[in-house]
Amino acid sequence: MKTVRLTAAQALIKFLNQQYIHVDGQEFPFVEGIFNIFGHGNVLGIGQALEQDAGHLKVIQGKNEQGMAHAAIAFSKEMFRQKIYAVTTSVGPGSANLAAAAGTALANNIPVLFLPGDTFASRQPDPVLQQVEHEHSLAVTTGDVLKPVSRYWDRITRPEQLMSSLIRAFEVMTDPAKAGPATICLSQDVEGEAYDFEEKFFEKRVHYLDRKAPTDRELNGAADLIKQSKKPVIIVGGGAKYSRARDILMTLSEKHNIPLVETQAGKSTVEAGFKNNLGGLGITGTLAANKAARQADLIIGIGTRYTDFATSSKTAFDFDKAKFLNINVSRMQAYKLDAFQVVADAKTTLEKLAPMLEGYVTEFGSTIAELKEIWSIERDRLRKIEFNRENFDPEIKNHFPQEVLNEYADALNTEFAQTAALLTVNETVDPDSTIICAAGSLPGDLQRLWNSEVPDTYHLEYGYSCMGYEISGALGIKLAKPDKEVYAMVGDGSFLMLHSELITAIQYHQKINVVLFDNSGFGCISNLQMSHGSGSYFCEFRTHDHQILNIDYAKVAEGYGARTYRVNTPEELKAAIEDAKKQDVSTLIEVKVLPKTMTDGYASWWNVGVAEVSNKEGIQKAYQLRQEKLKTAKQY
Ligand SMILES: Cc1ncc(C[n+]2csc(CCOP(=O)(O)OP(=O)(O)O)c2C)c(N)n1
Ligand SMILES: O=C1C[C@@H](O)[C@H](O)[C@@H](O)C1=O
Ligand SMILES: [Mg+2]
Repeated sequence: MKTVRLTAAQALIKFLNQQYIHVDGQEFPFVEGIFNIFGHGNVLGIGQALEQDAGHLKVIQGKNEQGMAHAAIAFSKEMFRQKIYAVTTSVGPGSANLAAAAGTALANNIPVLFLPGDTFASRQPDPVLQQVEHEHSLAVTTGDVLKPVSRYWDRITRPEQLMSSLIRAFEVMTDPAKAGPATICLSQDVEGEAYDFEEKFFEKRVHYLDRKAPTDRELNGAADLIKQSKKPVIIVGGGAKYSRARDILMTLSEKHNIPLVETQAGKSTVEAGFKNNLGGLGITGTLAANKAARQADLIIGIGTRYTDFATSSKTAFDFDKAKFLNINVSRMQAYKLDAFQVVADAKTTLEKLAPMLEGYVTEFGSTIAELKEIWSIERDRLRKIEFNRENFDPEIKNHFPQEVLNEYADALNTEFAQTAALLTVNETVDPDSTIICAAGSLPGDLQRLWNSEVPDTYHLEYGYSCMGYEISGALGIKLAKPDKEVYAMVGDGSFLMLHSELITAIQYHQKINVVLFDNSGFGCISNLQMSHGSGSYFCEFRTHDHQILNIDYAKVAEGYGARTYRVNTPEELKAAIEDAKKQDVSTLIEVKVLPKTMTDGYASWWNVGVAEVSNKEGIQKAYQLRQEKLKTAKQY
């Protein structure tokens, strides 16, 4: 047996360089690069190995572990899960900072390799700096917090363990049914320990992302269900996007007159202008999609997890009438809502179904076009909303009286409604730009209003809705699409939570654009509390003496070296975007918007926990309403 003597970290980097993926006849390296923040837990191990020979890996220094991990996740999502970045951190807080990002990757089924440093396997220096030290077990370290948020988790306490561990990690990351974060915690002393690794371990390894075909039983069952239905609706989920099912979806939809409705992850698989695309489904959905879903006697869920947002907490459908047909690579997902299950690749399944549906046409007739037209008129209304200081009726009604809205208009020096601002951005950016968002009120506005005219240009992380993903993720998208513009759509709350990778983007000349919607508060949470009977409690950004905070975010970004703009009218916003397009450096456009001017729900309901007993009539009413609504919801 031929062996090569390497440290564990050197072996790891050598192995990463040899992993390839094979998809639809094409073969390419699976690991693009590695994000790092070095500390004593990794600098002398992985740091040394990378300095000695990084191979083809692009090495990028991050600024916050969660931030760089989010960039890696966004890169992988943007590459349809066919390429990843690895992420190396130090021990203790460095690894703990990965937890929110790991949750993000897991909830969204995104492959990413996390390599946090860990305590000493030898335990000689215990407690090493940043070791938490449990009295009941020395085996428990901070790295354990990543177990519930990893698809695969391991700890390396001897160099040779790395071989079986890495093979498992790559098997998981390259399986579309299981894709998610693989976490390998590396004892910091072991990273530098040498071992005689079998040379064969480092040979080129190809991971095949084959499209799983449906069985005849599954196909016949699915075709029968569709042909028996009068009004089927197709939910386009993230799995449809990853499977690249656009063309066959459009063909089937057009030929059989089946409406398409989208989840956040599935949006932009098919462009907004397609005649049967009714847009977002559920809590943050369009009236058109929600009405179509209610009429449906068959829901064809393609690559969807059926989250509460997609199903309006299981009230979006007429469960007495509707049957479910789920096409999903994951058995777990296919089982949901008592569906007929097709556990297979979306594109392959639809292509095989196509000839079996010859002659079939739904009974939707002209309804789809009518629903689309009504929504288009509503979208236009939302575009034209203008503030006035006497009797303004915002979309989120009866929360703030006119005096408070005027107070915001004065404090932020703006009369801009969020819906008008958002649609101005939609009209002005180049259609092949990618937009990214994750949390706050913007995901709702985007799912309803954003028209993606070029496929695969809408990147929403709404599996975990993790504040801070927007700007970090924009960097990941730019690494995936270097020739296109990317716009991070971010609220002031999300910006404040995490924007460290804006600096990384500037540092590495990876141009991103940040459009910051500043309503001086956690706007959507204020909406949530006030629409359930509470007061406005700790969701506005006010000082101890109740003054509205007016932060100069443009100045913050200017300090980092970004080109910045301050706007509060449609004209200024358009001009800023046009100028931003000409820049080589990253930009930030600060848009001051009025609270309560985002979109409200359309024929949807969200089951949130409401106090069963309280001293407020509004809360008691909200509780009663919830109990009533729950009676109409499917229970599981
Ligand atoms: C990491 C994280 N913490 C908390 C939340 C809960 N949360 C969701 S939206 C939100 C406020 C967002 O405020 P902002 O970004 O200003 O958006 P707005 O709703 O005002 O548009 C909070 C606290 C979250 N989604 N992610
Ligand atoms: O709690 C939340 C409420 C949603 O409206 C928001 O979009 C999401 O970010 C969230 O976490
Ligand atoms: Mg806000």
